[in-house]
Amino acid sequence: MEKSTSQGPKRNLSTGSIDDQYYSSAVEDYDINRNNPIGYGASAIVYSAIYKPLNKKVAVKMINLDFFERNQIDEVRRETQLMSLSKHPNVLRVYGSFVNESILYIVTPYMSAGSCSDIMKTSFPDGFEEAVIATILKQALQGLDYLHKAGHIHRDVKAGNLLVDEDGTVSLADFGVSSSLTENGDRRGFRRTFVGTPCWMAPEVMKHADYDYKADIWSFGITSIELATGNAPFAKYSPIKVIMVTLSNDPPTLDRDSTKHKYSRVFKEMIDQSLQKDPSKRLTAEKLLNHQFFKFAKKKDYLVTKILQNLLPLEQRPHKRVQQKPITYTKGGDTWDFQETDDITSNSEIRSVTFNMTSDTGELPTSEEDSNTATNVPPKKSRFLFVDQATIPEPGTQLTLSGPTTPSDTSLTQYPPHSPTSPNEEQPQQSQAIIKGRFSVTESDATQLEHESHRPSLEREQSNENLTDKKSRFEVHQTTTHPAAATVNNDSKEDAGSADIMTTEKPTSDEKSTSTKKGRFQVQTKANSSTPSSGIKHVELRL
Ligand SMILES: Nc1ncnc2c1ncn2[C@@H]1O[C@H](COP(=O)(O)OP(=O)(O)OP(=O)(O)O)[C@@H](O)[C@H]1O
Repeated sequence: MEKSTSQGPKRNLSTGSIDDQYYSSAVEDYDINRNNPIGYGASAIVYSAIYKPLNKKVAVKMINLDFFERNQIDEVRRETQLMSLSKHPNVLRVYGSFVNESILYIVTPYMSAGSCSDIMKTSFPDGFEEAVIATILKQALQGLDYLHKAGHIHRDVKAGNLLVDEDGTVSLADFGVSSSLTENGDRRGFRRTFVGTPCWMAPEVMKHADYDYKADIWSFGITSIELATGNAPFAKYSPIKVIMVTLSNDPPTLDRDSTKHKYSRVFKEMIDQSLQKDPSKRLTAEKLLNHQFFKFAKKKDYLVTKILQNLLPLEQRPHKRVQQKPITYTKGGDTWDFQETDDITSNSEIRSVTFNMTSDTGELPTSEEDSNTATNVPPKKSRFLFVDQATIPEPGTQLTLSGPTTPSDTSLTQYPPHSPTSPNEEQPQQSQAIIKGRFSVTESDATQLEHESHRPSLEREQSNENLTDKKSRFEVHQTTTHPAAATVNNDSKEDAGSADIMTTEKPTSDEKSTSTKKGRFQVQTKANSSTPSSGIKHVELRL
């Protein structure tokens, strides 16, 4: 990555193909079509442009570096260099990259059909037919095989990163960049952020276990389902729910009875082999390429006749700026943060909900572990049992909190009533339906505190109208039967007692399922000293 210079580039007199030409680091050399973006990523806007010295159409991805940390930018520099060295027909070339006035420009070939996700959204909302999928996936797998053999993990395989050119070539895009750009904080691996949804994320990545190139094979399997149905499994769920379901349920599979197109058993089998929860059971890209399914793959011009012919030009397609959710894993804190933001490129308000998974075994952490991680985790935490409301009866009306009147897809209820002397006594009542873990919530804004005479309750609702697709609300009710610390920070002690919490995430419009997360905690509330009953600076829920 070079610093932009208006002096003009030093021209490379290489006699190689046009793609091997030197691409300038002077922004003036690019006639960028800023009126018509061709795509939005979580942290980038992509435009078409004419590279004037060669009169060649290219794509320019622009990323505002003001929102990233120094070490992230260094990482991008490294990754972009790596990408520019990757030369394989199915891995998107990077012609060059440079920084100009805090904007990182990444210049790549213009892939005139856009991404597979884009093609599906505009023309094939229910997915592609099988031979088309085989033709796309075979090329993608060849690109992955190349990267893996070169020792790289792509880390972001999804239909949105499979770009298609006018001749039917499919290239893996975004190798390394999005993950490195969003890698937050310490480069030694203490903190890792993903932007987007975790739908494509392998379970071992979610569990922050060591992972390797096999994580890409899981994502590849998810992408296969995406190409067959138009969406990744669980695409409508909130990030926290995607993680819950992925870790607790059997791997997703292709439901051949519910798809618009007819798919073979062989296709389903290939998907199932990619979506093994145990990475060692997943095939390598090389072995997967020998799978019978890829015998259905055709030459790349098959894509031209089957899917590219009547596509609107990229610039004329409606492109929505997607609301993406940065998800951060903090090593040591065993924490995933899910942040919601309405516009990543502006300094928008960010709300975060942090979901703490327990150890790989799914066991509840000990109190000691909790105190060890307390410094790393956001202010609220509690243990919970995730249960499905249909399988675990509610323990009693006391714990079935009257809460939000809006329908909910997920709620968190403390259960059973708190008993601080035996913090580990809660056990799954029906083992298979339960995931154990800890739950953390971070709120940085003021929340509403309500006091009732015998049963103080705290209710807070995210009401930022900018957060269009997900809202959450939770309440804490204190009971008087068990001791706990509930402190208002104006130096006056409030009633002690155990607390019940219910978090409700407002569902996306067409999501109806319900699940409940249960746990126990003590509650400590710290209120704004001047207005103790109306403004809470933060709330701590501790074991
Ligand atoms: N070289 C390209 N040619 C044509 N279209 C492109 C090109 N690069 C990106 N796009 C379009 O722009 C969209 C956004 O690309 P970008 O790589 O920024 O984001 P993403 O991969 O979808 O998201 P994220 O960065 O969150 O992984 C792509 O989905 C694709 O439709």
